[in-house]
Amino acid sequence: MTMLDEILAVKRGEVAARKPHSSVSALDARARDVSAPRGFRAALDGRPGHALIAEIKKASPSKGLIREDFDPPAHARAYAAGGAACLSVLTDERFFQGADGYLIAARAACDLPVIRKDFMVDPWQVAEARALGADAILIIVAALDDGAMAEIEVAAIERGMDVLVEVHDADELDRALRLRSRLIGVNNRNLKDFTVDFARTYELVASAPADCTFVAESGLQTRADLDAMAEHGIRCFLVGESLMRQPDLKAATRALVA
Ligand SMILES: O=C(O)c1ccccc1NCC(=O)[C@H](O)[C@H](O)COP(=O)(O)O
Repeated sequence: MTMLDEILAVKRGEVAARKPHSSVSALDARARDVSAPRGFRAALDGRPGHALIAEIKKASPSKGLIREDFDPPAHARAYAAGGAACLSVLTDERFFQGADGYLIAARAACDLPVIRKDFMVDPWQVAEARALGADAILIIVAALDDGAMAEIEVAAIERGMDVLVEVHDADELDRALRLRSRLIGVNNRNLKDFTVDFARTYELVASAPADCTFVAESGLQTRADLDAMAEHGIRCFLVGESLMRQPDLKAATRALVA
């Protein structure tokens, strides 16, 4: 069983336990009290130079605790001041020590669009994400069959949210391109053994249609990493751990994108 399989099994159990307590219509009613979706892809596409999705990530299954003085609203403000285009907030509790409240607090602290970084297994979670204020959700192609991906994507589009579709290889990219979203995350990290390989990302992007916005995800640490990606036509980046380990998040963000 891979780490992704383990996470998905736990997530299905959590969703089954939560669903009976909030109907989709109740969640949609709650969503009317949060501000309209901020354009996530538009913020990336509209940003000149390197466009950064800065991640608020307390811990991970591979690294354990990443940041002790964890303060999502302060981190959100620092990322925004440093020049990030968007935020990513991990909400999974069991494996990433995340929380729904972190997303609410981070979004309230700045004007940036926010993706709920979690493991979507059911369209119900999309309604829940919008009720929390999320502007975008993640679809991990390795986690879902084509029917489930399409249902989750439709639930997001109906609510005016963007969808980041995450792939790891050419087969997954083919499946991703059957969806409507053209915002494609290429995960540099192999979720089976956690190794990071940028070369695979370069190959995938080279073979893809021109109307896609690509986001390189995972294992990016330095400005040189981002510049190397840019030489292969990738100008959007999702960075978590390496930023979260820096004492001055504003300066660290600036160093990546300025
Ligand atoms: O971060 C992990 O170890 C991980 C393990 C299993 C599934 C997902 C995982 N990460 C989720 C992410 O997508 C990353 O947080 C994101 O790409 C940022 O990566 P990094 O910059 O390496 O923190």
